[in-house]
Amino acid sequence: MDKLKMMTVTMSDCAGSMMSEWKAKMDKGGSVEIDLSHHFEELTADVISHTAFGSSYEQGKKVFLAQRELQFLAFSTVFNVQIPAFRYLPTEKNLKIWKLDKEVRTMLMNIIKGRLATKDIMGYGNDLLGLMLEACAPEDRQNPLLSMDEIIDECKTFFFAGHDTSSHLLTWTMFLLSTHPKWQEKLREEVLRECGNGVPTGDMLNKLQLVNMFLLETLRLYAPVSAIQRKAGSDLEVGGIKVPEGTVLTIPIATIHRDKEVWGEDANEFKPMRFENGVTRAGKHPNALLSFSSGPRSCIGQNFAMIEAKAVIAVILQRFSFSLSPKYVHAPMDVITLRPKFGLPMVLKSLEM
Ligand code: HEM
Repeated sequence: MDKLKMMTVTMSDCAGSMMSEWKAKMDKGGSVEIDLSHHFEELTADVISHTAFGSSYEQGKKVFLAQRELQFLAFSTVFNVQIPAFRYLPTEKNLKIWKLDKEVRTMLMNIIKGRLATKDIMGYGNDLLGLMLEACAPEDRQNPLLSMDEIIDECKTFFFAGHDTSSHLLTWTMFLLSTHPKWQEKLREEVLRECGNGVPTGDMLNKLQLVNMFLLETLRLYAPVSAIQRKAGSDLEVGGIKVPEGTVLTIPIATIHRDKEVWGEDANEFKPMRFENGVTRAGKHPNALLSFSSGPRSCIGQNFAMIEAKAVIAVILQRFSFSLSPKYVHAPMDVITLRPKFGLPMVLKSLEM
């Protein structure tokens, strides 16, 4: 948690740079229209490249763009009939996937090699990659716990898992704040009370209870990951249905999150106060909120994601009021993660005199 608090400074710095960009675009009346979903994708890629790789945004951005293209390509075949041998055939799509994958691996390998080359002077680094290298490549180099390929795979997971999901959480939070202006006011009051006008610290962010509830309700109604899968490790029974070992089960998070039996008659309504007594008491089951999954393979980045979201939302509320642009079209689209198909155009107005 201490390391996370230190990372809050990086998060706030990245958010601060984005705000300066917005300010620079404002007209004479102090307002500007911006597609927030696009800006948040850049912001969270920026945050994860600094906190995970400590690398410059330019290096990280290249990995991010190639990785995003890979994600779209991979998802485009998900609903096709799956014939195992197909992924080994040199089809046009597979050739593109292989080329992109090679590019991502080479870029990540260069970042890692750079880190290893300077480790005697600068150490492995105080970021997620540095911590991983330190843990996995001991001094004697005889028995590293992870191979280069495995470290690259872990980096890819961090990059993918750590920026897309977080950017969609920010996007849907801003959507709900703009469509619930009274909540926007309440949250701004809380932020100004706990953080003032300065850069919010980790301790200040931990005091933002209303912001926390608002984020949890956003995660319920617009869970960035809308379904996950698990393979049955043995024969079992679920809700009276026999499931043989090896069966792949899909857990429909989005459906469970709007189930009236779990959340009550108001399941489809936006009500952050349902989280007033904590996450485990909000629904009829203590694990009803599944946005970060549950159990041993649940999200390891959930505290990171929540503090990042609080830092960014707090900085925005301190400086801007905002309302949805008339151009906005409500079309949530599920491409591995849930995003607004046509972006989130928002009109922002500076609160500074
Ligand atoms: C709002 C933001 C986020 C959401 C909604 C989210 C959601 C999830 C979910 C649902 C899983 C389980 C996937 C499965 O079981 O198939 C997961 C796993 C994971 N997440 Fe996140 N995540 C978020 C942010 C992050 C961040 C910021 C990081 C890293 C800094 C991260 C790293 C990971 C990793 C490494 C796993 C795999 C854990 C394992 O397999 O043991 N996530 N996430």
